[in-house]
Amino acid sequence: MSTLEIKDLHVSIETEQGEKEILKGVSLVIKTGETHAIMGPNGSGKSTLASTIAGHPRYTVTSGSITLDGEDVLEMSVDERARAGLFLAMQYPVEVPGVTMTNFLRTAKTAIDGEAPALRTWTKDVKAAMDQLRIDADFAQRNVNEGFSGGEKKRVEILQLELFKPKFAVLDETDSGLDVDALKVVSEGVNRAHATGNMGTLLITHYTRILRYIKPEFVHVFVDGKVVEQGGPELADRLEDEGYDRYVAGAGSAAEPAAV
Ligand SMILES: Nc1ncnc2c1ncn2[C@@H]1O[C@H](COP(=O)(O)OP(=O)(O)OP(=O)(O)O)[C@@H](O)[C@H]1O
Repeated sequence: MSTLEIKDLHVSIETEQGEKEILKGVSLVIKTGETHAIMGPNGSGKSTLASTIAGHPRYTVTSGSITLDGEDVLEMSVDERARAGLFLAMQYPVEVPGVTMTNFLRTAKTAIDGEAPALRTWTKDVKAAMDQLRIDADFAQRNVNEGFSGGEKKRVEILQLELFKPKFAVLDETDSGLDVDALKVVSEGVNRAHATGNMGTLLITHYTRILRYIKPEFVHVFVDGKVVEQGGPELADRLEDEGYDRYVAGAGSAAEPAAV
């Protein structure tokens, strides 16, 4: 079993007005086999946490730590993080012109595993995973994400997740822009990866919609760069009913004058 541990993480970004602290002491422990959901209102820092785990250069860790089985993730390059078993599906996947999906998948798999996958089984695995995610065979020869619809990009991300077999997956707004059928197909892909028992998932979302299909054991509510409450799946249900007002200082009182 592996453990991803985030301890008292503080993260800032450079803005034109100077340094701005976005994460203000986040602590989380995720083990393989577990699914954790991070929920919170717009701007609470959820994507910042995902980008920091991924090693995006815009975000500066001012204190705290991220470790994977005790190894310092913050010391690792982006490539090293992938090789260590971290997978990040971003809110806005990038296009890679001139690189076909087939080449990209095989090159990335080789880089992550440190050896090329055996061609015959690999081709079969890719085809089977594409079929299950209902990705048309034509996509294999298309350039990565170029001209893909929002939903197609998300399916392709989950395709990578299934083929790369990471220890930990961070899924940022994987539900955004998906119709109900696509949401089901994508969720099933995540669940298949999960069923191996060898992956831990950190699922970042605004809505409980995806949580009908992917069941988290742990739910963390994020507000203003901090975890303000933690619980089980029942917490997600409560958020669906009540929203985030109870956590946002002054949300109720601010609304009153406007309503008068
Ligand atoms: N480059 C930047 N310059 C200025 N502010 C930034 C920058 N990047 C992030 N922020 C601010 O940091 C805060 C947290 O943003 P983040 O995207 O992490 O929130 P989020 O919880 O993922 O939001 P959403 O649910 O809307 O995607 C926001 O107030 C955002 O405006």
